[in-house]
Amino acid sequence: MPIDIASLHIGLTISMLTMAVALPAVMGKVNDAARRAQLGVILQGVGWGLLLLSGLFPPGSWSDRLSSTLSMAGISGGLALNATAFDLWCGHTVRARVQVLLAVLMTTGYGMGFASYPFRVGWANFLLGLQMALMAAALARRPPLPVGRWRWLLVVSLVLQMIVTVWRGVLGAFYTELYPTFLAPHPVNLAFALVANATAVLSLVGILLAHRDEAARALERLAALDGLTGVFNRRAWLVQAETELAVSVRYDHPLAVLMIDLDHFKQINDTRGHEAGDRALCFVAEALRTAVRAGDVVGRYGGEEFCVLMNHADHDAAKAFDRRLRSHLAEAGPRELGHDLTYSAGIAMRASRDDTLDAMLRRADATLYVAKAQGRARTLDAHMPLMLPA
Ligand SMILES: Nc1nc2c(ncn2[C@@H]2O[C@H](COP(=O)(O)OP(=O)(O)OP(=O)(O)O)[C@@H](O)[C@H]2O)c(=O)[nH]1
Repeated sequence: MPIDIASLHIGLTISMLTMAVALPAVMGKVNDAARRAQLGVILQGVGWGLLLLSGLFPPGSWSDRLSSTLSMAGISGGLALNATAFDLWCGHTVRARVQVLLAVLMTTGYGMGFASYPFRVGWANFLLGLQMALMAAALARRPPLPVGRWRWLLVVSLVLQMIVTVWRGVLGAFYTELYPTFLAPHPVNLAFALVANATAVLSLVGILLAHRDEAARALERLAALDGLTGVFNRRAWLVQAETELAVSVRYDHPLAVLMIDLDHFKQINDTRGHEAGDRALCFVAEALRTAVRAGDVVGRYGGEEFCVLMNHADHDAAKAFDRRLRSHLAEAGPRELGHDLTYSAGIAMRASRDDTLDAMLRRADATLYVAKAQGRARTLDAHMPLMLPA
C-alpha cells in the first residue's frame, strides 16, 4: 500500500492542533511550567499548519516565503518553550537564553536565505536538531527533583526526532536532488512523518505525566505542612526528626530538641479574639523559621506548641538559639502584634547512641512542664536537676 506523505503531515498537523486545544482543557489550573508546555505545543501545531499551507503557494513566492518562515518560528519557538517547561519540571536552572537564541537564529537565517533551498533546509533542520539534542541532554541529566520516568519518554522522543530532522538537513543541504521538497516520496520523509506522528503522542503523554508528577509533589508538600503557620505539621516533623536523629547517631554529632509552648495563649484568644491568636502563632512560626540554621527542623507540635530539632547543636548552641528567639519575641512582639508574647520551653540533648526521639520528646516535655510550673517565660534543660516549686 503506497503511503501518502502529505496525508501523514496533515495527520501530524491535526494531532498537534488537537493536542494544543486538548492540553489546556484537560490540565485544568496550571503553573508556569505547564503553561509554557501548553504554549509550546500550540506554537508547534500552528508551525506545522503553516508549513502545510506554504505548500499551496507558488514555490518561491512571497506568500510561500512568509508562511514557511513563520512556520519555522512556530516550530522552533515552541521547542524553546517546551525546553524551559522541562527544565522547570526537573528543577534545573532554566536555560531559556540558549534555546531562544537558537530559535531566533534559525528563523532569521531561514527567512534571509530562503532563496537557496539547500541552505534553508540544511540550516533549519540542523538548528532544530541542535535544539532537540540540547533538550534531550538536559532531560537526561540527573534532575535535582525526584521526577518520574516521563523524562526518559521525552528523551527517546527527542532523540528520534533529532535523528530524522538532521537526516533531512543533510539530504536537503548536500543531496538536494534526492530531497527536492519535504513532501517528496523519499524514505527520509516517510521516516520523518512516521516518527513525528509517533513522537507527538509520546510527547503528549510525557507532558501529562510531568504535570501529574508535579501535582503529586505539591500535594505531598501540602500534606506535610501545617495549614495555618506553614511549618511542618506534627506527623511530618516526626518523620524529618527521626531521619536527622539517625544521621546524628551515625556521624556522632550533637543534636538538640527544643519544645516550646506559648504562655497564657488562651488569654490572647479570649481577650483579643481567635484571629489575634492565629496571628501570634504565625508570628512565632516565622520567627522560628528565621532564627534556625539550614538543616534544622521546625514543626507545630500541637495547638500553641512548637518543636525545633537543632542539628549539630550542643547545649550552648541550643541555649544561644533560645536567647535569640526570646529577645526577638520581646522586641518585635509588641510592635507587630500589639501585645507581649512569651513562651516556656524544655531542651533535651541526644544523650547516647541508643537515645530515641520519643525519649527526647518526653524529657523535653517534662522539662517544659517544670518551666511552666516555675512561673513561665523561661527555658530549662532536661539534663539539669529540675525543681518543681513546693
Ligand atoms: N487562635 C488559635 N488558638 C488555638 C489554636 N490551637 C489551639 N489554640 C488555643 O490555644 C489555647 C491553649 O490553652 P491552654 O492549653 O490552656 O494553654 P495556655 O493558655 O497557653 O496556658 P499555659 O500553657 O499554661 O501558659 C486554647 O485556648 C486553644 O483553643 C489555633 O490554631 N488558633
